[in-house]
Amino acid sequence: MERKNYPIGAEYYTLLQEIGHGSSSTVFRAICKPLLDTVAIKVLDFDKNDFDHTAQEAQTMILVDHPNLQMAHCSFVADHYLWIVMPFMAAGSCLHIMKTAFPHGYKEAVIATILRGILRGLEYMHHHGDIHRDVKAGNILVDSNGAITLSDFGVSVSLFHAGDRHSESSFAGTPCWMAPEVILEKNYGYNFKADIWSFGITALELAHGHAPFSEFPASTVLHMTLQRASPGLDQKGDKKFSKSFREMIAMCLMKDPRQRPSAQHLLKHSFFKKARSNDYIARTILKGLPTVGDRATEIILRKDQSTLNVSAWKFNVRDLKTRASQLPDYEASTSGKDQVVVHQRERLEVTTEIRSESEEHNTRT
Ligand SMILES: Nc1ncnc2c1ncn2[C@@H]1O[C@H](COP(=O)(O)OP(=O)(O)OP(=O)(O)O)[C@@H](O)[C@H]1O
Repeated sequence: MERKNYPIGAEYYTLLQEIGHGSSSTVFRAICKPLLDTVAIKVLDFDKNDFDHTAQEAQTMILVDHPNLQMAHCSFVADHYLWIVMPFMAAGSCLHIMKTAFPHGYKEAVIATILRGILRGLEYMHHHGDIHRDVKAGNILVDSNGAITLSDFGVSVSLFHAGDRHSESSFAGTPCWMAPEVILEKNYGYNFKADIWSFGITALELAHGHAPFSEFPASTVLHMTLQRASPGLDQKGDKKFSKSFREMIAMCLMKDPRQRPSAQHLLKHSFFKKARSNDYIARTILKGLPTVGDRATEIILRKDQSTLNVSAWKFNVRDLKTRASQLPDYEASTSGKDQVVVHQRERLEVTTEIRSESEEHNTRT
């Protein structure tokens, strides 16, 4: 597809409306005046973001060339801000749509269609040596025709390029979607299989309307991910889902990353035979939906950030791990198969932590 030349400079754009808010940015619907084109502009404050990270995110978005990865038209610096100009995904994120119209999750054919798109995007990224590291419904965007893209490369890393964000920031992502080996940061190294775990959690998120353990505070989620059996489609209401969906999720949520399939392999799973066209998404989930701008305005007016909270947790693993590592016998290891064994002393610490965080949580709510 031929790319248009989008002008560089804030003066060529008019910001119309805030449509999204992340932990590190604000996203606006805007008009590119010379091209008379509606775009989305992600504005990142250099005072609040690391310069290298933000520049890298913009560069990744400009370079990606896959229909299921969110590309950027251009980026530039204006005052203290980095502006990333992107195609406008009029329906917003799958999380927003779900919270607005499908609070208990989507039906299976919709999920298969969304996930197949994301898996194709991941296959492309992994093939090029990139790991996304923040796969979740809040980072899946939908346009008015039902096209699906994986967005937000803010914490993605390249396995090939030296001096990138890999070494510097191994802890990345959002707690509920974070793979056990990422939390442990040991045993297996840290590779593209972490995206497959997050992909499996995203499948559960789309099925239930929320990610597993999302009702708990961040550090509790971390420990539950390590200590409990992998989540799956096994609740009462899950009977409506097929065996192939159940199996596909179970494959993604193997605690040992070596046992998880690659994106390429997973695409061949029978579950994805249920996937339909973009048009199906447009007809099924977008019909009658308020625009992303109206939904964002409503959230802002209600001052209700609940649709963003869990997804936006950027939890401080480093602090948590530092605290845990100060214990004399802090040690976590895998049993070789699916089980992560966490030593007794840490369990005690976790219990105390869960208790105090739950109390804090209850006071807040
Ligand atoms: N191209 C786009 N078109 C329409 N809406 C968008 C677009 N890009 C982002 N958004 C909206 O803005 C929200 C925030 O964007 P994004 O996730 O990129 O920000 P972030 O600051 O990196 O968030 P995070 O908290 O995940 O780090 C998205 O969830 C989505 O609702």
